[in-house]
Amino acid sequence: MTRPPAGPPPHHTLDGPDGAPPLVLGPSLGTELSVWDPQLAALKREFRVVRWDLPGHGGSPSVATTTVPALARGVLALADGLGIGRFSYAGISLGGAVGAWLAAHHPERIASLVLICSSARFGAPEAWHERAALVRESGLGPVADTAAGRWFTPGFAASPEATALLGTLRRRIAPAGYAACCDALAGYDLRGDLARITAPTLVVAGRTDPVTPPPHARELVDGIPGAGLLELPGAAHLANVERPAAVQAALLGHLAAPPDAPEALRVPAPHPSEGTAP
Ligand SMILES: O=C(O)CC1=CCC(=O)O1
Repeated sequence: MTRPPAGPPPHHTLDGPDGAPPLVLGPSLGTELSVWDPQLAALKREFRVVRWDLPGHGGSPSVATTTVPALARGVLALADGLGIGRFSYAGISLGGAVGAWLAAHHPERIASLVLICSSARFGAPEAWHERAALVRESGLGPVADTAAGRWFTPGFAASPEATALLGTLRRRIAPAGYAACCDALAGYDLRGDLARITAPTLVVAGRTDPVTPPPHARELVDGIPGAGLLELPGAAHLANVERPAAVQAALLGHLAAPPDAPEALRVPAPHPSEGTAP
């Protein structure tokens, strides 16, 4: 099989002080880099934050097809272009898969890792091939019609945050790019490589996530040496949107002070405006 070229580096944004420790944030299928908005204000106080867009999502051009390794090579090209060697990485779902692949295949680049509602294998490849075919044929309407039930708990699905993200999926994501990302999910299986990950890793799961339910998180934790698990009640697939303070606290706690972090990377107590995380 020919491997898709990495293509140009993805569209990205930069926030936080130049010279702060770099943190790269990867989004989930059907969302733009703004999915990280709930955590951005806090993260950019401590990190140089690089957020990137999937193909056909946000500002990244569509591709005909892709793979997780190709997406990961795009992230490395982005980091190279920004002069970033070693970085921390946090990703949601497919964005997490990209980070896990990088940590397994380029461990020298990943200082610390957070995988949110992600997996070593996102279920049967056939389901992703079917979704890709549906979107190529009918656009994103059918997928958007059912997204609320995957992304959010019933009590949150009508919130302004949920409504905005669902509107983005329906109106702004390019079907071709979305389908290409489904191809990437179909071809992804990192189960045999998890033990290669050396970065301190935290795995975050939404307790009622129907896409990557808690057993997916436990498989990651069991396979990645020394990984920790945080399971959040009151969250489905987009746990960082539904439980923003809890995910923010987890990110700051883990990324700032992984077990092998030098003292210079350790972060002081939360900013007073953040309140206490639940
Ligand atoms: O199925 C969805 O809509 C959510 C999702 C699956 C993989 C991913 O990145 O997001």
